[in-house]
Amino acid sequence: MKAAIIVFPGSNCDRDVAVALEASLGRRPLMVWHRDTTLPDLDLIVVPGGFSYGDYLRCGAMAAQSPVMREVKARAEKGVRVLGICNGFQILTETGLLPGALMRNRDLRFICRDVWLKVETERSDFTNRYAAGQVVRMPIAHAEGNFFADDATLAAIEDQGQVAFRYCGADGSVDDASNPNGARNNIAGVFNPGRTVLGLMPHPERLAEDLLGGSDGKTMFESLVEALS
Ligand SMILES: NC(=O)CC[C@H](N)C(=O)O
Repeated sequence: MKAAIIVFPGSNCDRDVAVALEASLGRRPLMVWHRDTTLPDLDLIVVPGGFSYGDYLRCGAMAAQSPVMREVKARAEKGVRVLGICNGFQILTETGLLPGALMRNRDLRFICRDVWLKVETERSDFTNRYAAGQVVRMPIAHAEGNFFADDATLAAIEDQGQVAFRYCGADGSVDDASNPNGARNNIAGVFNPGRTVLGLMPHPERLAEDLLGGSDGKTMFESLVEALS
């Protein structure tokens, strides 16, 4: 699997995801600066978390217009797998590769804590090592993670099986009490219709080895390596 990580001014999870990917892949991914306009042959592009361009305008809005994203979009349209984590998810919705938008959290505060997530499907290159219905733990750290889509878009997302993860309780219950940021239908992560692009607010790279307190996130990188190697 040939993987690259896009680096924007203000990215702060680029090296964390590089470490997590390397642990599963056995090879260092390529780091690509936002000004680059060409990409080598790739199987996976990661758009990492952070505060690209200082979160000016709104999270992800400026990064979506950066030179490299034109090429990322072109590759995604050719079927190259794209993973957007947190700010990366925001960038992918701003770019139009994923539906919906990420709004300010319901209580207007930055939230940094572990959450429980329900895996909606194992049928994707990002989730094949999980089981559908499995409850996993990952950290969130965001101010704008409140997933919104209008009624028609939300219905399409649900009908086409585009929900990847939902916020839930430790027992798997999906309700308001287990929704940290007000996301519609407790959505924490969505696919494009072909399930070749995934965006999620939680950070799999931050719980990707036991030394960090858990390894539920590592399963995503192992899924990708299994699918794309
Ligand atoms: N950890 C992140 O990627 C944070 C994303 C964004 N800066 C926010 O606060 O919502």
